[in-house]
Amino acid sequence: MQKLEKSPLIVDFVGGAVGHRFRSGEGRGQGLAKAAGFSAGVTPDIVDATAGLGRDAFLLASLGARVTLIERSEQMHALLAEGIERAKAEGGRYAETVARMTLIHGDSRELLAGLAPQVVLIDPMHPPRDKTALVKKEMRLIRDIVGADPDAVELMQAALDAAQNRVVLKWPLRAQPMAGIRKPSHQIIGKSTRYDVFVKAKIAAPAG
Ligand SMILES: C[S@@+](CC[C@H](N)C(=O)[O-])C[C@H]1O[C@@H](n2cnc3c(N)ncnc32)[C@H](O)[C@@H]1O
Repeated sequence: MQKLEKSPLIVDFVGGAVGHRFRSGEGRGQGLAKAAGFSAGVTPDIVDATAGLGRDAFLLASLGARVTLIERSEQMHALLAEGIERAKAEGGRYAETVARMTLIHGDSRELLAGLAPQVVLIDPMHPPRDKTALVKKEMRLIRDIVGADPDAVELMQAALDAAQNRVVLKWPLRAQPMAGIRKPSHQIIGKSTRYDVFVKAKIAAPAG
């Protein structure tokens, strides 16, 4: 088995930026939630196929979605598992939120077809873009562990095949659309990021 090296990276859903965003109660109107298909009466089931530090997954779960997180790096997966345990131990809304999250270790290109997800979120490693020193340092630390994601096109293709309703690609604001895949149905533009949304079918509201 590969030896896990100690990393200064930590998955922290309770303190720091994620906890702050959580407590501030930003709701379903934010870009990621809209891109993932949340709307009045609709809370999608989501597979986050590039879990990373689990920030996007935690945010989506905090809005009520069931989220399956897939991470292929053994080290990142271990950090995520620790972060989830800490949030569980914190109790209250933190524990409630991570109770909606299921973490899987593996390669999404192989696992997605078997999960038949409503919505797939893809956020591959891309060139550094954010100016804040913290994000830069954090991205560098992640990059040290996982490298680049040269197979992101293959992953997108697997997601487009497997998703029942939609695929969301988180992508740098000014980057060209990902080459080699179909055009997005629409885009949601954020401050430094945009979401390219590939709609396959409307997400039905639950009956009753
Ligand atoms: C930019 S990070 C994602 C950050 C994440 N959205 C967050 O909110 O913290 C990309 C992550 O996706 C993982 N990844 C890339 N391709 C993958 C694949 N095919 N299967 C599983 N994980 C993958 C990488 O190991 C890396 O940890």
